[in-house]
Amino acid sequence: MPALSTGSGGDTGLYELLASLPAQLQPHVDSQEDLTFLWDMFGEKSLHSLVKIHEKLNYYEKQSPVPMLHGASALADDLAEELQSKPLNSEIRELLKLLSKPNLKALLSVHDTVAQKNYDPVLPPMPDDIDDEEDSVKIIRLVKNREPLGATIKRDEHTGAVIVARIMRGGAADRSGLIHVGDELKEVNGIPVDDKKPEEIIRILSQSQGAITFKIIPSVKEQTSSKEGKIFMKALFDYDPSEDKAIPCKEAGLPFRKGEILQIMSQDDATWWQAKLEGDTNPRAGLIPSKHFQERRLALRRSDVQVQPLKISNRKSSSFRRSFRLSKKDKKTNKTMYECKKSDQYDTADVPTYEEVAKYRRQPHEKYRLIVLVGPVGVGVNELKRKLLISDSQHYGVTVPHTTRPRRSQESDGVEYIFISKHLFETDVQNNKFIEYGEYKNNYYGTSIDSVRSVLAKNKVCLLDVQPHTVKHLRTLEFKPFVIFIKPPSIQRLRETRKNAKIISSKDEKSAAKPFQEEDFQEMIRSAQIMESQYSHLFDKVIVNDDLTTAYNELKTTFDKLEREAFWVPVSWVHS
Ligand SMILES: Nc1ncnc2c1ncn2[C@@H]1O[C@H](COP(=O)(O)OP(=O)(O)OP(=O)(O)O)[C@@H](O)[C@H]1O
Repeated sequence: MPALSTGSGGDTGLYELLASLPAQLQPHVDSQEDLTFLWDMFGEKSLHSLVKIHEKLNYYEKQSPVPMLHGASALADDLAEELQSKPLNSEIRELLKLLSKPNLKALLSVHDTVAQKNYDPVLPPMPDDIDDEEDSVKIIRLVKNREPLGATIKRDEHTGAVIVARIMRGGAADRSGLIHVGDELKEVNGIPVDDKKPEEIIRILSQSQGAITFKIIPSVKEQTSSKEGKIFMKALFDYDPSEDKAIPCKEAGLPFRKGEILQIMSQDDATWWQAKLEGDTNPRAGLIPSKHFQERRLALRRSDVQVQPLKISNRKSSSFRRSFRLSKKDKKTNKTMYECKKSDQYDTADVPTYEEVAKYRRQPHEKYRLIVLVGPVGVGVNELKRKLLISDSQHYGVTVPHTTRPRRSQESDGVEYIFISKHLFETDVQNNKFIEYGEYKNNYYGTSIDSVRSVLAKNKVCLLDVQPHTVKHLRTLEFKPFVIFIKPPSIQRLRETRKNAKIISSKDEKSAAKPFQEEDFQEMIRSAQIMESQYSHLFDKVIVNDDLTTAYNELKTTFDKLEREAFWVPVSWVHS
């Protein structure tokens, strides 16, 4: 900041400096709101008067007047006493009269105080009959510009008193440090508020500019959480306070979008938390619904609307089909398709609201994070996996699926598939050893949790494609999955880019790869929309597979970042 000009010097230097400050600070102030605050503050009359007093005192201090004596009052008393014993002439009588006048006595007393530099106020003695129950009253004077006060009030149901219900973190009231939750409001600018409705008081407050005086009875205790400002939540839903009928003050609400990170500034109120968007420099927090409150009202809303669970049958709809077919040696296994047992329903019990998160960056000695790819059938998940494997087979790996079908002559156990008996497969299902499994032509197929572990144990990045409802089971401290949604482009772009591409048609019992039909594109887009609407809160990244090379490069860039940068993950993955 450049040195501030101190004006033409002399006695008025400070006063001039004050007047010129807003203009000089203007280039360094970004928001109009801050600038208005500066203008108002430096233009405040009481501040100017204070500065004038300061300058006068400064002037006399420079003169350094030395008091002749420190006890003028006592001297006056002694003099009066002595004069009483003298013969009284008219002059002595006049002097005695003067010395007994209360204003002269007060003047001499002030003189002594200044001469002795004894400025501490003399407190009256404590009365003996003090009432312990009596409330002490605090008078607070705040200078307020157009910024809201950052406090809400309510009437106490039992006592009828008007009390401060909430102080917005970082707001004007909070920054003053003088008003606290639970304080009882008695007067605003000398107007008693006992008989006023909270709305009337709010009107008085919003109409006041400049200095505003409160008379309050301080609350007994005010607790501040030690965790304040250290909790971060990922928003799993969009929130617009202007459309929220329940919020106590719409203006105090903080809008946010799904996926944004919120810094929780206060959880004192069970229904309304205070939060800031992570990285936002504005110190003022806004109101957001608490996790508990949001879950409760969403659950209520859901029970109102009859949710129709999606009935998914592989034979009819290709939407959620996901094959276990990327066994690297065997392209023919592409034909392996079956109904996935776990895909017939989706969770209606989960109500996504917030997830507590913390920053995490993989350390070189740690296993790679599991890469989970999700997307509608035919969008190109396997194509992208194939390209990654070809690019660096030492770095990337895929799981080997289990099957109960007989091994063919050209196949080796543990390469194309891990061949096991039906009995063993069923036991493993019972023991929750599979991430996903299904049945096709009387044989079971499945991806086991151990097959993921074995790829990671080789210090490879494991690429796993699953149906989206499976993702939540994979979200563990062990796998720390990074979930990427591969999204189709517009139907027009699908027609243009997939002219020579082939899909394994789910409607064809023979499951042969066929050129894409118009209905395949429509189905792809429809199922992508359903996936997004139900599961987008679980996606860490969305990549649109329009041009294949571009999508592939974006995937690679994402992986590079994953190695270099810290990412928000569920807090339990960091502090275990
Ligand atoms: N961006 C793209 N541009 C053109 N063709 C593409 C693109 N992405 C994928 N394809 C082609 O689309 C077809 C289907 O892709 P792929 O088999 O990878 O889909 P998938 O999502 O794995 O489907 P499934 O769920 O059936 O396994 C393949 O022929 C593939 O080469």
